[in-house]
Parts: sequence; C-alpha cells; structure tokens
Amino acid sequence: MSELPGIVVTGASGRMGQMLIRTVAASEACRLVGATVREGHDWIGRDVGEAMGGAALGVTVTDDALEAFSHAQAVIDFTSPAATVEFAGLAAQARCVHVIGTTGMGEDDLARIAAAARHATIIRAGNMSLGVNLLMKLTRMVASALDADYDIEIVEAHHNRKVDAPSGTALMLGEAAADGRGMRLADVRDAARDGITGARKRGDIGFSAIRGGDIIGEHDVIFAGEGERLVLRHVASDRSLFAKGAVKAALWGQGKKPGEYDMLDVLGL
Ligand SMILES: NC(=O)C1=CN([C@@H]2O[C@H](COP(=O)(O)OP(=O)(O)OC[C@H]3O[C@@H](n4cnc5c(N)ncnc54)[C@H](OP(=O)(O)O)[C@@H]3O)[C@@H](O)[C@H]2O)C=CC1
Ligand SMILES: O=C(O)C1=N[C@H](C(=O)O)C[C@H](O)C1
Repeated sequence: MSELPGIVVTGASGRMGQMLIRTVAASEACRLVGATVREGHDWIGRDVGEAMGGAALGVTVTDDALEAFSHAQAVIDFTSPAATVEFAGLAAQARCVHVIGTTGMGEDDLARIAAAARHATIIRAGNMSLGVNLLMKLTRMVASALDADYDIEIVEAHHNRKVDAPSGTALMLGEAAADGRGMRLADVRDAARDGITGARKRGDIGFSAIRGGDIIGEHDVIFAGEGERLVLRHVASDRSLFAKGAVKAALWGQGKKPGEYDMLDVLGL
C-alpha cells in the first residue's frame, strides 16, 4: 500500500501555522513530515508539537525549507508575501504541490507565483472555506442581476494583528462583484476614503476594514439601492475552517498538472 501524502507546514509558529500543524497531524488522509520557521527562530531543532506546548509529534522544526520540501508531496503555506514567493520557487524545485493561503500579495509577487506555476501545481486562495467560496459565486450572481443603481460595498472585520487590508477575501469578493458587472476591479476599486472625498462614484466598489480584538474573519457584501439593501454575509468562528480547506486542497492537488488553481477548482464550484 502506498504511503499517505506527506505535508510540510511553513510558518509553523504562526496563528495559522499552528492550526495547520494540528489539523495535518490529526488527519487520517495525510502525514505531517515537516515544519519550517524563519532563520534564527528559537523553535529550530525542537519537536513541533512540544514547541506548541503539546505532545511530541515526531517532527523537528527546521529553517531549511528546501530540505523539508524534498521529503514531502505538498507544502501548506500561510506566511507572508515575501516568504511565499520564495517558497513557490523551492516547492517547484522539490516537485511539491504548493497550497498558498497568504494574502496581501502585490502585482510583482503574483507574477512570480504565476511563473512558478508553469512548473508546479499551485493552489492559491485568500480564503479556503467552503462558505466564502460559495459567497463568491452568490456575489457574482447578484452583481450581474443588479445594475449600478445598487452600490456595492464590501466590509470586512479581522483581529488586531492582521497586517494587510483589504483582506484577501474582501478582494476576492470584489473581483467576483466586478466580474458579475463585466468590469475589472482595478477600474472600480475604492478602498481609501478619508476626509472630503466627494460623493460616491456610481459603479465603484467600496471597501472598509475593521481591525479589533480576536475577530477571526467576517465579510459583508452590501448591495445598497434606493429603498432597499441586500446584504450577503460570511462569519468565520473557528480558524480550523481554513486549515481543513487547505488540507483538502493539498490532497486534491496530488497528480494535477502544473498550473495555478483556486478553491473553486478544489470544491468543484
Ligand atoms: N487563505 C485563507 O483561508 C487564510 C489566509 N490567512 C493568511 O495567512 C497569512 C498568515 O496569517 P497568520 O497565521 O494569522 O499570521 P502570523 O503572523 O500569525 O503567522 C505568519 C507566520 O509566517 C512566518 N513568516 C513571515 N514571514 C516569513 C519569512 N520571510 N520567512 C519565514 N517565515 C515567515 C512568521 O514567522 P515570524 O513570526 O518569525 O515572523 C509566522 O510564523 C496572512 O497572510 C493571512 O491573511 C489567514 C487565515 C486564513
Ligand atoms: O489574516 C487573517 O486572519 C485572515 N486572512 C484571510 C484574508 O485576508 O481574507 C482569510 C481570513 O479572513 C482570515
């Protein structure tokens, strides 16, 4: 019988990194074979389960990503744009499926990931949950049914440690809304209102970001018309939601041709 796919988790000490370690270790469909952290991190050389304050998991934390990837079939990566771009090259070299949850990527980062996807299977999504990916489909549908008399506003709320705004999810929802209207988000995006902004421009898609406490992730897509308002909402109440989606993506990616995929592909939506 062949072995279960081996998975490496990058950024193992992070909020999502620790959640992913627990999720992969508990899965009956894959094995945890590696855990990486930044160079100089004080977890290096320790068992990752113990470093997290729990039972040993038999995996030693390392900062040698390429060596760790070379023993794996998939890498799950929720870190930072700079780290993810580097890992994309290393995962391609090691012929691993690369699941990317990292948000806040710039044009340049995305171009480098697209280049890596010429040789590697990459699955990237700003949100790995079933609910948000369904919400994208609904958003596209409603945006195409309602004309620009309905102003589209996307409001997102996250914990006070989040470093990027608008969230990756909000941008995915914005892309879906723009697509539903036959527009490019770049042409209608309004994400920075402050001061005397002038009246709202018809057809724009607005973004607002709330940051506070331990909010895991909440997204509203508002269609505001005259005399009525339609609100589509997703609330994440447990980070394991994202980790389970990422594991599903890593397993789905096994044997897939090189290219860039998303969670709509994984979930068959
Ligand atoms: N797609 C999805 O479903 C979801 C996406 N996310 C995204 O995942 C990312 C991580 O979120 P979260 O876990 O909350 O953040 P954290 O800050 O808790 O974790 C990030 C981890 O990445 C590590 N890291 C950052 N830069 C580097 C680098 N250059 N080299 C090596 N390691 C690095 C950090 O290490 P150190 O602490 O040493 O800097 C840390 O361990 C964010 O972009 C977030 O938006 C989050 C949840 C769901
Ligand atoms: O940083 C987070 O926490 C989250 N980030 C993702 C995003 O930017 O949309 C997904 C989720 O909302 C949590």
